Amino acid sequence: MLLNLPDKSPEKILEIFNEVYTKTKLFYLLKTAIELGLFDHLEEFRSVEELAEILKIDVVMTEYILKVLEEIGLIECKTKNGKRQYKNTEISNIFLKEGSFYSLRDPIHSCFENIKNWENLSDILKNKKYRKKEDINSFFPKVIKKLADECKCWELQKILEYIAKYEEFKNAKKLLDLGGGHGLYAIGFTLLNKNLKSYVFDLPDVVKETQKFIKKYNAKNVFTIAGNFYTDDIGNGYDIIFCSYNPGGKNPKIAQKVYNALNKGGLFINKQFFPEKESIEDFLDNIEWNMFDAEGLKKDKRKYTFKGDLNLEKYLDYLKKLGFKIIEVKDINQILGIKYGKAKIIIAKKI
Ligand SMILES: C[S@@+](CC[C@H](N)C(=O)[O-])C[C@H]1O[C@@H](n2cnc3c(N)ncnc32)[C@H](O)[C@@H]1O
Repeated sequence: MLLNLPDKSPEKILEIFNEVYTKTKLFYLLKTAIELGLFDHLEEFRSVEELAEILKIDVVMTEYILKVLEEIGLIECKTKNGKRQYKNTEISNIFLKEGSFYSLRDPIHSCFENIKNWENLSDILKNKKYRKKEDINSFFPKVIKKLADECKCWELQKILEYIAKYEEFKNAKKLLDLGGGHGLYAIGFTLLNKNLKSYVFDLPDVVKETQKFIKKYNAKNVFTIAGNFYTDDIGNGYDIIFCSYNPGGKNPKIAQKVYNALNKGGLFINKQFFPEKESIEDFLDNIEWNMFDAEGLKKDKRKYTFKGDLNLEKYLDYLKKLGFKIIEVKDINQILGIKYGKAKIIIAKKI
């Protein structure tokens, strides 16, 4: 037996495990670096010893941590008097430093929270009681803070700039941001069109948070409407209705409400995740999506999908049937100019 080779070599198995183990180590290294505040101390060049002293951490492992961070482009290195010194690269200064306007630390921190569920995957799989239970009134106020931090780092500005080119937007007087959450889109729209009044429609506990953002950005023409878009009136007389990543964005009943609330000639701008061909990342995200229950949300089995949602083709057909003319359907990556996600933006005109 000992001298017999197995029918297949172990190469594939070892490759899979080595690859994921290396990535997992990297994940925990980054988690630790962020939690220690390492990037907050590397605005200027520092030696390994200096940094280890400041953070009160092991100098030998610090040296290797810095080498790893240099390899992945988060810090850079120079040699002074024969000694290596490190400092943040520009992207780390912008996105990883505490206090930066574009800090992504809170959104990244949510990965550190979510990874705990993966450590308990077998319990979650076997027993529903381990699944996190939320309700929409506690869940969304947390979600929108993370989304505000994320979108203001690129997506928000790019989307606003893209929509601002439309004549309908330039002439608009009244805009609804349906499920607008933080309201940063609504706020941004009023900065681009001084004659515009924006209304953020969202759940009562969420609009309390929206109002904080309105105050923070000193927005004058942005107002909130508290309600549930499935059951409540969303108002009317809008020139633009904007929808971004909200659970009603693929739902025909909400599309009908939007149609009724828009003025003739008005635009429905809908940015949503429309799952098409799924990859391994999507399958993993779908597992994570199924790890929690949220009372008040009729979740479907695929991430960011809800019971009653239509796929892109059926949704577009439905909009046409309602009386919309589809002006464009664009992959969000094309607008953002970076590889970002699988969302599409639909621009439809009420004719
Ligand atoms: C994923 S967040 C998107 C927030 C923001 N539009 C953006 O793109 O960053 C979904 C938003 O829809 C809101 N929402 C969910 N269900 C809702 C409902 N039934 N009525 C009103 N708003 C709802 C949430 O409170 C949340 O603000």
